[in-house]
Amino acid sequence: MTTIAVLGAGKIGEALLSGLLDGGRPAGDLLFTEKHAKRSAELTGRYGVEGVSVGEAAKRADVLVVAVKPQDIEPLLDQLVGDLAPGTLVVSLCAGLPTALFERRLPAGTPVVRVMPNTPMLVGEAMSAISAGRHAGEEHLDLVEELLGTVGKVVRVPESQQDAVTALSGSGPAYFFYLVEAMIDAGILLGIPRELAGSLIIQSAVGAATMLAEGGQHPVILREAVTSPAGTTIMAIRELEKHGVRAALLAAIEAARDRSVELGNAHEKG
Ligand SMILES: NC(=O)C1=CN([C@@H]2O[C@H](COP(=O)(O)OP(=O)(O)OC[C@H]3O[C@@H](n4cnc5c(N)ncnc54)[C@H](OP(=O)(O)O)[C@@H]3O)[C@@H](O)[C@H]2O)C=CC1
Ligand SMILES: O=C(O)[C@@H]1CCC=N1
Repeated sequence: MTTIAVLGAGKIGEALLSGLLDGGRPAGDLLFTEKHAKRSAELTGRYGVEGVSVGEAAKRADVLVVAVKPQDIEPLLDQLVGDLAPGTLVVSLCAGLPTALFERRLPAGTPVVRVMPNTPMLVGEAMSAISAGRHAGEEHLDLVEELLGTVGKVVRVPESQQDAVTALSGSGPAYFFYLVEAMIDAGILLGIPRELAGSLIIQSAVGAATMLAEGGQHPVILREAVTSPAGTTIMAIRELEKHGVRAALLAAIEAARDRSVELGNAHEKG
């Protein structure tokens, strides 16, 4: 039995707990830590998982999953360092934070794996990218892969790519939600009731995502199949190009990558 403790059961920490339980992991194999007693009691009520202190999690768990905001990492590491059992695997979900930060602050030789997941973990459809730190071996990557494999897809990437991955798939669901939100507003503009506009757009998104995931065809081919000569779609595409939507996406994702780098650098200097 591998005991897994989620340190910081906020949005992504809770998504992981929920996904692991849905994936068949017994509640007794899981622990979490939260700052506030009310939130902790709520989570225990919802999932039947025990909430403990950071020190207790460090003593009892084989795997510690760090899911606090990058800005909250220093106090968490201070709480962890005295109680960490030798060989405990530390898995960081924190945007921007390099494995070297954990290695510097935790006992010598602590294996660390950096992961960038995303919130579709809640429905078993996460995209997680994992990278080994200096003391993490194949067995640690295998364990993390197995763990996250129950809540979605997992790829291994060099740590040097993690900031870009964060900008693409870590933040990625937000871009799709933003697009859906804007398309629903367009329905309102055209006089369609909000509920109907929502159904039309969400099912179109599900259908398009399924074609992308299962059809094996390039997105350009799929888009061309929708775009009839002198038809409706090409009129919309012309407006998207005119308004620089492609360039906006390139710039947006580059800005997200830069912010991930910046979050890591803040701790390198601090
Ligand atoms: N949300 C997302 O889509 C993704 C997030 N991530 C990463 O996951 C991490 C968490 O993000 P997210 O879930 O959105 O953030 P949240 O703020 O929702 O969750 C963090 C939780 O940790 C709690 N916390 C902070 N410090 C401690 C501590 N010392 N002990 C116990 N609990 C603590 C916070 O409590 P309080 O609020 O009271 O401070 C909060 O409930 C970040 O590093 C982020 O970069 C990665 C991929 C996707
Ligand atoms: O916005 C953020 O910083 C986090 C990391 C990736 C997704 N959410």
